[in-house]
Amino acid sequence: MTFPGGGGGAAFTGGKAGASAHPFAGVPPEMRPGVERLLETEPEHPDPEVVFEHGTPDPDGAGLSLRRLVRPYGALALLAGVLVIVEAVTLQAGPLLTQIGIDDGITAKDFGVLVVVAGVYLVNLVVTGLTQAARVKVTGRIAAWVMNDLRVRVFTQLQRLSLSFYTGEKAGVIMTRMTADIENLQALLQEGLVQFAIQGLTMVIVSVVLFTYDVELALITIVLVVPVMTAMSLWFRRASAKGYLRVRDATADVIADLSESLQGVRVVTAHNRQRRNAEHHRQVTGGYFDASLQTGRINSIYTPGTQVVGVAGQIVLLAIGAGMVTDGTLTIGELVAFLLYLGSFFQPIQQLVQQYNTYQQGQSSVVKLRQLLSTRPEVAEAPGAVDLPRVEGEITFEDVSFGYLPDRPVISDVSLEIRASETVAFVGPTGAGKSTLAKLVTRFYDPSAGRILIDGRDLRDVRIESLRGQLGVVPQEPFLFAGPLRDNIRFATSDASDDRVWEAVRAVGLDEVVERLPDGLDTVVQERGQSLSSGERQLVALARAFLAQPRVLVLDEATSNLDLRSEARIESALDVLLEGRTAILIAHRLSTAMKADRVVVVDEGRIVETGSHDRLVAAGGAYARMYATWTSQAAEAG
Ligand SMILES: Nc1ncnc2c1ncn2[C@@H]1O[C@H](COP(=O)(O)OP(=O)(O)OP(=O)(O)O)[C@@H](O)[C@H]1O
Repeated sequence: MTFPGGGGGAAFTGGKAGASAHPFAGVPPEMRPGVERLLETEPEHPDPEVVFEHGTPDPDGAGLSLRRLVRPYGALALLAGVLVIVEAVTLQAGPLLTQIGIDDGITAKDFGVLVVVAGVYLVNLVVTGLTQAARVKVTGRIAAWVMNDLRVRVFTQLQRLSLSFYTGEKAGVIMTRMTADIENLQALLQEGLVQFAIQGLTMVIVSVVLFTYDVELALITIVLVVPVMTAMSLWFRRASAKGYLRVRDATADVIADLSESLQGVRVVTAHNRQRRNAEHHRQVTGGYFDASLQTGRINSIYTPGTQVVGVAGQIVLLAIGAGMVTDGTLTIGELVAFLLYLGSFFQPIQQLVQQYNTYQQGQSSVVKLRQLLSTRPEVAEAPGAVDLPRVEGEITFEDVSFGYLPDRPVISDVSLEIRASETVAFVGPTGAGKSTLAKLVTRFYDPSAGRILIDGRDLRDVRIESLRGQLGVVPQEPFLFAGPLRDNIRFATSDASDDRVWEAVRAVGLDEVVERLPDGLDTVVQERGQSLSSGERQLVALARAFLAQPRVLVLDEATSNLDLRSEARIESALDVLLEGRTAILIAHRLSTAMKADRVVVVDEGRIVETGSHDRLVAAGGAYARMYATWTSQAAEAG
């Protein structure tokens, strides 16, 4: 068995899918028959097809609809449809059998008829039960498959989207797409649509039956009850649609607040914000609470209200029907059946209106997911993009301008040539645009004017994967994923052998740390790497980059203060890492800038000076002033 999307990388994947490799690796011979028997009972889960292309949105995202989602499971959906019809019909056989029992059995004192009616009732019950069970199973299966496909599609699309999407959207809101919205759809597919069909069919069947029993009574019912019911239902539909919209928005707020405070847990703790955050969360959940109360109130009016109307109608009809029985125009059996059918006439109206909410929620989730799936990544891959061959690492900025927002330029007319194997340090005041320049090289964003070339090729003309495969990025705050340290180090090169991992670990001087850890490379680090110190996390990030052996390295130097030993360790790790490759360092420390072949001073999105450290100090410009400040600060600290 392979889990959907899981692939079969392990030696023992089991199941029919894994049978061709080493099906029994590691399983003792005496246990094989047992394993084989067990595997035969395991369901087969083919991997869902994952279409991944950089720069293009989900192929069918813009046309996402319930119908399209269910289409691949058309045969199962058809079966569900047949089962729904059988269920709706068998459910309505009861009153008819009761009428026959009363009129032809009890009134006519024919016990043979009664026995037959009881027998048919029993068979009908069994058929209804079995049909219902089969229907629940089939619709559950359809919903599970559809949701599984959709989850993979949404996740794949999230992987595709450019950085600008994530900086513009709260993480919690994105999570809501994956949780609440997908669950809404699941509820709709599993029960909502089916109930819609069953109740709709029931209403049609019952209306036809009511008119065949007695046109007069049926007409009275329609005149008496239907207008009141319709008015109430229309009110309910409008009120609850508003209520559920509030609930949905409040759910997104709750998740967004939760995810933000989880991500910022260190800052929250450091600034003593726990109480304030708890208070704030209370307000956020208060919004959810109010919205839930509102929908609860609406339901508490509608459900009993329609029941009262229904029962009142039944009482009136009972009085009129009783008169008709006395006149001999209606049999007792017919009256009883009529009243029973009447009960099953009101119920579907109520249910239909309530299901309408599920339907609306599901539909609005489809709309939200459609928007997400059809979002075009801002960094698009050109249709004729070619693979970038192994590069030397020469980088050219040609009149590059860029702004995160159209009317706020962050980089203006930058031209710069970085030679292959050169180490360039970007320095400058905070917010000058240093990181932005680096983000343009890694194609996290595209310039709004000008171009960036690598070995003479415009970044926009090459395939994104082949570009990023040759770029290494060491961010300011390295992110570690929950899992063994080994997997974190070989994050970009998942097939690297242990020997290579160790080579990287030693090269950057992480070996001391690994040896100290309880399980060495197998030590499980926690999500976001908070179980390692920041210096250790930086070394892991450097080892990760070393293992990937990129041609070009972009390194955003950490601003956090490390102790001298860690700093020395990281500096020597950097020496190893920079050897023989082009490097862009976003330098916050003077010592790092001094190490570079060339220093590029950035200010307000422009390059104001370039040259070696010594030359710039001698020139007496902006860098010399920064240097003077640094040295005087260092002298004071010393
Ligand atoms: N995602 C974003 N959306 C909008 N504006 C942004 C975004 N990221 C950065 N900026 C803005 O762009 C400008 C340049 O930011 P950048 O991160 O490149 O500066 P920096 O020179 O690297 O600063 P630092 O030394 O503090 O890291 C800043 O004014 C910043 O506010």
